[in-house]
Amino acid sequence: MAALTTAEVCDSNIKLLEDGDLRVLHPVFKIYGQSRAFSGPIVTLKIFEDNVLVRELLETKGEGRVLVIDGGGSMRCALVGGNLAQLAQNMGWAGIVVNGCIRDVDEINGCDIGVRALATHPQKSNKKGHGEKHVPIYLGGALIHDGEWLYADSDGILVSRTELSV
Ligand SMILES: O=C([O-])CC(=O)C(=O)O
Repeated sequence: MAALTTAEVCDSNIKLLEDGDLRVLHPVFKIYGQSRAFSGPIVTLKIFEDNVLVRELLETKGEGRVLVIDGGGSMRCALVGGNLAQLAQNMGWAGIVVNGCIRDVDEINGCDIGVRALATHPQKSNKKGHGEKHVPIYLGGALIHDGEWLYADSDGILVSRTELSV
C-alpha cells in the first residue's frame, strides 16, 4: 500500500464507508513490528486464551495474508510471541492483528511483519487447541469475514469487503 494511505482511502470512499463495505476499526490497537503499513486478504481466527490454532495457521504459507485474531480482548495472557511472529515472517504473512495481548515485544519489533495488538502481557496462553478458524469475528467495532481485505498504516486499520485499487 505504498501509494495509498488509510486517510486517503477514507476520503475517497465515503460511499463505501456509509454502506459498511469499508469499515474503520476502533483506534484501540497499538503498533508493533517493522512493517508500519501492511495490507492483504484476511484470515480470521476466534480463540480465547489459547493460541494453538495461531501456530497452526502461521505454519501455512502466508502469501501476503493478514491473520486477524479475535482473542476476546483478554488481558490475562499473550496470544502471539516472538517465535510466532518469526514464523509469520518466515512463512510470508503480511501481518497479524490481535484483539488481545502479545509478548516478546522487542523480538516482534525486529520482525519484518506488521503487528497490531491491544497490549502486552508476559504470560503464555493455554495450549488446548480450542477455537474456530475462518469464522466471522467481531473486532474493533466491526464484523469481519474471512477473505475480506485489511489495510493498516500509522493512522489506523481498515477492513474492506473487496480489494481496493492502489
Ligand atoms: O508460544 C507462545 O505461546 C507464544 C510465544 O511465546 C511465542 O510465540 O514465542
